[in-house]
Amino acid sequence: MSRMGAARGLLEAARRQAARAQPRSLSSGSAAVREQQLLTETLTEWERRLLDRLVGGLLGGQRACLAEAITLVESSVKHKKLLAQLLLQRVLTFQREREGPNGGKPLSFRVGLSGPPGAGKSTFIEIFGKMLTGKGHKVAVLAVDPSSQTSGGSLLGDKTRMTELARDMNAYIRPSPTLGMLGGVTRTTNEAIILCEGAGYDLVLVETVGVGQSEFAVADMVDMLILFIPPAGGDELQGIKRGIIEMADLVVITKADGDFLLPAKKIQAEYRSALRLLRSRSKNWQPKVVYTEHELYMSS
Ligand SMILES: Nc1nc2c(ncn2[C@@H]2O[C@H](COP(=O)(O)OP(=O)(O)OP(=O)(O)O)[C@@H](O)[C@H]2O)c(=O)[nH]1
Repeated sequence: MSRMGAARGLLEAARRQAARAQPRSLSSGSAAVREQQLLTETLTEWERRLLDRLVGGLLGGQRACLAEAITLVESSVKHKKLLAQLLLQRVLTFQREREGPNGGKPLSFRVGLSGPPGAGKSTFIEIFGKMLTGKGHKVAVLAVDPSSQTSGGSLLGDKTRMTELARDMNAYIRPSPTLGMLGGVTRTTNEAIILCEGAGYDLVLVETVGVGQSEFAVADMVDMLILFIPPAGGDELQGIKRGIIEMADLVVITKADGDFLLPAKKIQAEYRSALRLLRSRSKNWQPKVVYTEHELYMSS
């Protein structure tokens, strides 16, 4: 299957997966609203103005405000945490109103993309993201890299690899620094997703590097999980945690071009048989195994 073919399959999968319920809110109900009012009263005038500016700008789709808001939710400073909590509550309240006419169903779709370093995730996201913005979608990419403790994320790497998408006004790319903590993946990534949705991004792509438990945390936050497997290097199934294969809705064997085509087809067959042995998690969707190639590397 070509890369564009895989992308079309993904959209089809997206429609089928729409029924899958995922936790999307922090807390709700009138008690939360009352708590929100009480907490707002404790803010200084300056903080209140900052909150109003961020909420207004973010809901208006301003990327600078979205970036500032994500930085705020990532902060571990105590008074900023309070501001972040209020910001999230206001964004969620607004989202619920927006979802009302849609029968309360989410207006966005979340896709997790996991795989070992160098599997081809960024290359895929660049092409897939451009295809989506070309169809009128707004695409947010959150890059979670729990391995990069000192650099605080893969911002530079991802921005330089996704050059076209980074320039696209309907796309937003942001690292989600987790400082090597699983709890960090869960909290800040989930909150960053909510903020992106509040800013009007209807497709949120969460990229994780497959170095451990982070994929499991991300799998719980998204509507669909794609596992990227490169064709090079021995018995692939041995190296990948069985658990994450069970979570995957789509397995993409990458780089199925040139000399990699035959190994990619072999791995595709292996994954197909492995998935056949697993019980399907959804009535609406049977996990698929596809392969992608890149025209740059294909022999003519
Ligand atoms: N032959 C071939 N190479 C590809 C393909 N897709 C990506 N690559 C190359 O594989 C390398 C890694 O690709 P990336 O997209 O950066 O991989 P990644 O999974 O995002 O890597 P990390 O961010 O390190 O986890 C790059 O040199 C790409 O040019 C493909 O379809 N075919």
